[in-house]
Amino acid sequence: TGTVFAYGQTNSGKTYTMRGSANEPGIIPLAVHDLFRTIQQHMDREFLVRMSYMEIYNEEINDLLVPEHRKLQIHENYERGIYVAGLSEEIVTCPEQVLKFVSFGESHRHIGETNMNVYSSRSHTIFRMVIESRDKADDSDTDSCDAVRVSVLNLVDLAGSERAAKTGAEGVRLKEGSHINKSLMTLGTVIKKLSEGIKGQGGHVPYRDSKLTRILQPALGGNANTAIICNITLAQVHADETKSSLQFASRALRVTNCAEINEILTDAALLKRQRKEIEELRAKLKNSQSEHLDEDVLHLRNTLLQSELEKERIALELEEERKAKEQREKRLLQQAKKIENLSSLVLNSERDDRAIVSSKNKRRQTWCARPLSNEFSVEVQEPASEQGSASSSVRDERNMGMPPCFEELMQESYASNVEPSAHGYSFSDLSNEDVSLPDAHALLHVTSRRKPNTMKKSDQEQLRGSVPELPQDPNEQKDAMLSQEPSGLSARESEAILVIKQLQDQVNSLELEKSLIQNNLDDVLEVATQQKASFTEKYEELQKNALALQEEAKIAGEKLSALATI
Ligand SMILES: Nc1ncnc2c1ncn2[C@@H]1O[C@H](COP(=O)(O)OP(=O)(O)OP(=O)(O)O)[C@@H](O)[C@H]1O
Repeated sequence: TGTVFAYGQTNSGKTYTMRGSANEPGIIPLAVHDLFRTIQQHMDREFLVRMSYMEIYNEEINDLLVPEHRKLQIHENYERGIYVAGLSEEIVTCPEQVLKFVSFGESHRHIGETNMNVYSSRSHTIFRMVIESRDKADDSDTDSCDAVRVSVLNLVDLAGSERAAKTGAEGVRLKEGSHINKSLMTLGTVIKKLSEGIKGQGGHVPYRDSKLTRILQPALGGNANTAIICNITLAQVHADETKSSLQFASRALRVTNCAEINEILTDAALLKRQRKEIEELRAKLKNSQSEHLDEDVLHLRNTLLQSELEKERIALELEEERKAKEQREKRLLQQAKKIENLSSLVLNSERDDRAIVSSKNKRRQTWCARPLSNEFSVEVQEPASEQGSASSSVRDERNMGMPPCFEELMQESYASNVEPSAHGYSFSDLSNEDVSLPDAHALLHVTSRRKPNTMKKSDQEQLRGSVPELPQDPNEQKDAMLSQEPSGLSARESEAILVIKQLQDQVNSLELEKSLIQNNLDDVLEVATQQKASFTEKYEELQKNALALQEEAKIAGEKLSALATI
């Protein structure tokens, strides 16, 4: 529904606004032409246009198209809403026809002469057009709908809103004025209440207090688009009226309407529409089902694929870590072996030195390079058992890396230090003599020049191979050894100690690295376990959702089939 009011004091141009002139058409001719132009544009629909024209004069409703129809009553029912019973409605097909009826109606309108306007409108007129339309398509077309859309256009020319005294009205004019003012007063009250939101709060709006507000009830705060044109005169004498008109307009601005499309549905049309809705819903459901299921399956597949890939990646990482760990352990074992070997070498070397010192002592006391005689005797200072055990243990240890033959050493010692020719002495002679021979270990000092050769070639290579970190420059090596070693150690010992230290450092760093990698491995394992758990959880959740969706789809399908049966 659309409604246009022309509101204002007398002689302000309301009638002119609504009707206009031949050169300057007003709202009524403009709206009529526009309506028929729109109808022509909608070829897919068929239209039925009806018009009526009435006036409210002294709170009486008169039919302007059939002047005999006077004092018509207002009724209201569910189907038609508020309507004027007995009001004639002319079916019109073109603008000219409408305007002709309007002119006819105007000629029967109540006008009177006032001080202000010779042809003053003494009544409110309501020009109404009812437009019904529906789709042109035939019954076999399932896309069409039989619903009839009903639109109403009210164009209202109100009587002057001025106070009676100003117009100089008296007698009949005065009575007219009071009635006119009653309708306009009620209109003002209704607009005021609506603007204050009384209707929204469930308050009373006095539509029934006047014929005008009762007929136009849907246009005032109801199902309509409403425009109020407020006409004013600029003359200083009408300042109060102008102010009052503007106040009315200001209040009207705050009224909110809610326009809806009005449709009349027959049973057949209703059934057809519902069937159509069912079809639409069914198609939508089918689409949404298949779309959702496809999406879900795709999503699940993706998730599975991702989790599989992740699992493979983690397995690869674990395998690599395991291999690296094995290699490290292998290296550690090798290093430990080397350290063990080197340690044994150092121990041998130390014991050799001790033995040398011991033998030196003995030589000083018990054996010297002097002519041997049969009375030659040797005083053994240390207990023989101790010496013997020391000798044997040293010999045993020496056998691990340095295997010089005792007999050889003996022979060499005597060959180099004892001159048999000078002393008339030979080993064979001595063997049968009752003399105390020096301890075998004590003789080692005699063969000290052979010591470097006593180390196995393989041991030497091993030692060389295990000291790659030593400074290449001999001076540097020497310096490094001197700075780290206690004085009194041989170069080989210092070297070995240095290597051991370096190897121990390496072992320590490798141990550290190992523990770090172990930690990393633990972390990776933990993350992998967590991810696996979350993936499993997600997978289960998605499966649940898919089941729920299937259940919903099933229920919806059942509902639809039930609806279709109905
Ligand atoms: N815009 C306009 N252009 C030319 N003439 C106008 C215009 N507006 C009003 N008039 C003239 O002013 C006079 C009064 O206008 P009109 O009858 O429309 O006033 P009204 O508000 O309807 O008065 P009433 O309430 O007494 O009927 C008329 O003679 C009309 O032709």
